[in-house]
Amino acid sequence: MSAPAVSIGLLLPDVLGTYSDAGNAVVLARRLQWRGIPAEVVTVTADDAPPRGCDLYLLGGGEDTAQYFAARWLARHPWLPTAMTTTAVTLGVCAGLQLLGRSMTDRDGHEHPGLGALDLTTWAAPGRAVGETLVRCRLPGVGVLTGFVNHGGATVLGADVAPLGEVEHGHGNDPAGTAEGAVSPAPLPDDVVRARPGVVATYLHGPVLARNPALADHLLARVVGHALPDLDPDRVPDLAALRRTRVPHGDGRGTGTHRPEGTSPCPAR
Ligand SMILES: NC(=O)CC[C@H](N)C(=O)O
Repeated sequence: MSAPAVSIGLLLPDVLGTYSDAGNAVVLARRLQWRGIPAEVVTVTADDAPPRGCDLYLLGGGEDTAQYFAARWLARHPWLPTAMTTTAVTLGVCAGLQLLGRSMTDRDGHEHPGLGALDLTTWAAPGRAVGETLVRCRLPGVGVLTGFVNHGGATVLGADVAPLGEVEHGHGNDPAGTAEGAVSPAPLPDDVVRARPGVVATYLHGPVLARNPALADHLLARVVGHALPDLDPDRVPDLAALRRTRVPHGDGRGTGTHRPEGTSPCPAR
């Protein structure tokens, strides 16, 4: 009898769909299938009844209005945030990071409740963080993450989460610090592949798992409970060459700019 497929719940791509974050689901499924592990992507739109029991859940980025809608939608299915944090592995990107936190305070000072799945809070920063970003990831074996950020929120982490990594170039959670993203539980156990359930959250788009397959494999290892074998090199693109094109100055200087609010070439709020 064949093993049941790993189910990847892609939540609200119709609402949280900036920068092709839904591509994270494709990356995860393909990297399993290339290793002979069956995988299925379960796409959950705002009109759908969310499925129970996915192994992985994904939330992408979106404008402020979209993310407040998504937070209210998730709150209407309270077992879902519980599953995302107590039985599954969850990846939240940008708006997905913010709404998994405790609260999000908008530019008018109005506080919107988050799901409380991550010990972090977000408020409107004075300017938007926009640009290519490099992050030295704290997760073992993942290395340096690259991604594109565009967000107006600034996030401060509480004691029950750890940063996903430290910014080497570009923008992190908060203009005042170098922390990027969040992981829970914190601290992670030494044997991190046993750390299922768990939440990994980041501001990085790309999609982040297309640009950083080592992060995809970290999430998958936690789902299947063991490290995954290396992929056939013929299957994978030349990542070093891709990184050189995506981190234009190769020396880590990157291209990030901190723009005053309202001047972003592509506002996502
Ligand atoms: N790119 C995003 O997901 C943006 C998240 C959020 N709306 C912000 O601007 O901070």
